[in-house]
Amino acid sequence: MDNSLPGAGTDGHLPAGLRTPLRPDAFVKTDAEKIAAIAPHFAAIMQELGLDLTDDSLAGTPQRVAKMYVQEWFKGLNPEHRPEVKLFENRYQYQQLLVERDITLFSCCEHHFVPIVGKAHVAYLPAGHVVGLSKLNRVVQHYARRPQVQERLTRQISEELKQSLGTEDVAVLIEADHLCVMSRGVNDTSSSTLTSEYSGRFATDAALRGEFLRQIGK
Ligand SMILES: Nc1nc2c(ncn2[C@@H]2O[C@H](COP(=O)(O)OP(=O)(O)OP(=O)(O)O)[C@@H](O)[C@H]2O)c(=O)[nH]1
Ligand SMILES: [Zn+2]
Repeated sequence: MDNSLPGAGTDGHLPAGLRTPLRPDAFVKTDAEKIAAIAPHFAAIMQELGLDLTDDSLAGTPQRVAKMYVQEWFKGLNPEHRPEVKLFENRYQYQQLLVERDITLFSCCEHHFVPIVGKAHVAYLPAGHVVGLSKLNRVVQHYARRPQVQERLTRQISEELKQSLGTEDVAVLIEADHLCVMSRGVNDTSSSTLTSEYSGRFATDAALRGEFLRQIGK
């Protein structure tokens, strides 16, 4: 793995602008070492807030949060977790739109470190191969499980699908609620954010795009 490029360890296969910004030494420590290093930092935050870490309900929180960050919320930073996208030969010659809609999406706002919750819809036009359906969900989850902005997340999923499916004909649409908008700051609980990326025939064929949007109920 060439760690000399920013983000290359995780996203070396993506164009530079689409890589999650990472330090060159991002993968020197093991997950266990990262958890051990993060926990005291979170304990320091709690202490500064005035919380009593000897309370039996709070005592384990620094370790819990560190574990949650490394093994759950930010699992997708680790290149070892990049899903293998399994393809099958398209013997049945299915050449129409395939839509995987309403994929559960949990991510984390990289500006405030609070959740982004929503749904992703992805589609492609099969050529020589079809993809194992669950791999579409796995690709979404892999890129969601990082500190993110929705625009980069949308484009990372699109780029990964184009590369793994071997086709430009890919559409991605994400609709999500940002807790940083809902629960603080502007405190708007009714707005949501939609982002999309249309490539190949989805970019040039308005009828195809319309069919995709109709199938996801837009
Ligand atoms: N483009 C984009 N912006 C985001 C995303 N998630 C959060 N933001 C925004 O990032 C911005 C950060 O702005 P700042 O002014 O630095 O932060 P802030 O003072 O907390 O801003 P407010 O949320 O307006 O209170 C806010 O406008 C957020 O709504 C995202 O996925 N994409
Ligand atoms: Zn935010």
